[in-house]
Amino acid sequence: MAIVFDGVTKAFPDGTVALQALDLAFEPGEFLVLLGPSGSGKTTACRLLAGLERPTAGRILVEGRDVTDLPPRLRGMGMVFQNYALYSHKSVYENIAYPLRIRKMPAAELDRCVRAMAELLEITRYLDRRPSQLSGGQAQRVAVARALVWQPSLCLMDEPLSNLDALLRLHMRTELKRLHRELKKTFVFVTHDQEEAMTLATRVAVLREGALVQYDDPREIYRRPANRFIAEFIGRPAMNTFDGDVRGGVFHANGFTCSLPGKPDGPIVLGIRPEQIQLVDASAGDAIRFAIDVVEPVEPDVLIFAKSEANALIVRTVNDDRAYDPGQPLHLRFPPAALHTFDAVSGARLP
Ligand SMILES: Nc1ncnc2c1ncn2[C@@H]1O[C@H](COP(=O)(O)OP(=O)(O)OP(=O)(O)O)[C@@H](O)[C@H]1O
Repeated sequence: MAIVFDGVTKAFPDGTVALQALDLAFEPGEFLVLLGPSGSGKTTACRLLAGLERPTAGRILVEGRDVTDLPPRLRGMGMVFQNYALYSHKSVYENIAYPLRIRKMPAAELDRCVRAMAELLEITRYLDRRPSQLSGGQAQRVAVARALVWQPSLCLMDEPLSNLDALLRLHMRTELKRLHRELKKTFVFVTHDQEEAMTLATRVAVLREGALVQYDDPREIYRRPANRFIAEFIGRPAMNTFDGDVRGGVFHANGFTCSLPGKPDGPIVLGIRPEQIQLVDASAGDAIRFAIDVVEPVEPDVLIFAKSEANALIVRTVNDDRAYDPGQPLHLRFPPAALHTFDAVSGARLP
């Protein structure tokens, strides 16, 4: 399904503006992820698309048709929410069959569809159970099966994995990716988990305070964050950022300097990702000196937290057997190609 949010605003009666003139378009077959911190408007965007809320201003187009006034059941979308209420008195089979029964599908075809979807989600052996006899992950799969069994062209999922433990979350993530590939439907997925967004999405829409701040493929968002907020939000650990001044092609922060040719004099924010900082010998001419604070082995990575006067940063190394002692100096190099710069006031990425 091709979807367009055209200047969509949602203000609630208490004056909260949950979405502000959202313009967003995506293509059939995409795995669109709405990503943002709590309260950024992700669920509101999802509910507006589903037809569960009405926009205060703007239009939503599905395949070029204005559906702003169309009720949810006429929009042809499947939905999975965080509290994926299954019908507790029905078997798993009947839960999955329900959307087909209300569409009056003939029995033989219905049985074929339910079993095919159960097979795809690997829940065939639970078809006779009640929801109360399932684990969280199994119940989650039943909810996904129910949302997709009638082959909607678009499936909306609002934080569907948030009730699962970490391992199951990873597993379901892979399942969803496979499901998307096999069904070739459009998926819209809401999450505040940047890792989930980066691994699942064909495109990520990053929301902040009801506004779209970047809309791109995940790799581009990681490599060229549109502003400081996204730079500090995407990546584990996130990008290191430093407030400082450029004077004569050199960046001055409180505690260190770094060559930054080609930037005009004035205040600026410098950014570098933890994995792009190089550890160098003390004798290296342009070494930046920090002191080791805390070291965390997160095999195969090592995270080194270091300090220099008012600044702190994280260095990430891989398969690193060297010993790092707290208090010892750490000599670093910031490769010029790895540097990001942001406007000191607006936070916008600088060219
Ligand atoms: N019915 C409502 N009445 C008033 N304000 C609301 C209502 N629903 C949501 N909001 C507000 O709108 C803003 C956006 O909420 P929304 O649920 O869309 O955010 P979210 O990004 O999905 O957050 P979370 O990740 O916490 O679910 C929030 O400030 C929220 O408090």
